[in-house]
Amino acid sequence: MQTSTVARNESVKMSVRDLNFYYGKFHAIKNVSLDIPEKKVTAFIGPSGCGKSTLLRTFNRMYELYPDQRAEGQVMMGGENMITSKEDVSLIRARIGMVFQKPTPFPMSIYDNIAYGVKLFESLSASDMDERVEWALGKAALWNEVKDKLNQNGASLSGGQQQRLCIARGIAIKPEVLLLDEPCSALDPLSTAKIEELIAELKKDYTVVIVTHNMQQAARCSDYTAYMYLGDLIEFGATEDLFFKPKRKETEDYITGRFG
Ligand SMILES: Nc1ncnc2c1ncn2[C@@H]1O[C@H](COP(=O)(O)OP(=O)(O)OP(=O)(O)O)[C@@H](O)[C@H]1O
Repeated sequence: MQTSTVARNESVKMSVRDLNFYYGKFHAIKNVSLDIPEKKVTAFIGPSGCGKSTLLRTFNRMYELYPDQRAEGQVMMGGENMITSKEDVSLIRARIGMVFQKPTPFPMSIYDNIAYGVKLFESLSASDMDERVEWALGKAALWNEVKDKLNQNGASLSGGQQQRLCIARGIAIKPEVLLLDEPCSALDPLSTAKIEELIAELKKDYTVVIVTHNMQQAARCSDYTAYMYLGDLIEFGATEDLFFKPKRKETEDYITGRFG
């Protein structure tokens, strides 16, 4: 099913058109078209296996690490198709950052977890780097908890703190878009609430796309929601409309719990 969608009255950050994705012969994303609005939170929801993570991973070419996976179509950003762009893929991933389901701090100090990525793209003086590290940890609402132990290993933090460290690491290189792949699924409710608050803050500066299993989380955190099923984009729209006035019966059945 092809659903071409345009966000109303919003600047569009990323324009996805006729996107298809294949794992070998398996067609996992089918002709998806949607606009990702700028400086808003867009959530991808749908039952397990519907292609939410796959769609997210196409945006910054995560699939390129695997030889039998391929994408066709357009993910347009700044006039360029991210799928076919000749730009170094690490630069694409610097523009379109990603945070994974399980917190994945690097095996190094809290400070270096942030500085490591920054060093790949910018040569900052020591004091500017200190400032950047503090800025990123502050944005990720972690600074107050770690400012006295920046030399400790990132793995010494709690799961929720580790995930905020990963978000800080992502924003330290000042991406344009931040992709969050079920960022709370390994976290307790308190840490989840902190990350949700953080997402609301992040959209002031960044375009955020989040995959979530949790419909309440999508309803709480996102401005726009895309409902997917078996690789098709079934419905996309303002979160309130999708949850309270869904246009398609399939969406209504899913959000009311009659299905999935
Ligand atoms: N590495 C892979 N090789 C082959 N098929 C895959 C691979 N990864 C995912 N798939 C298949 O692609 C489809 C979409 O998977 P994907 O992980 O994107 O779904 P999802 O909606 O994110 O699911 P979940 O909510 O369970 O994480 C599924 O049918 C899945 O089995």
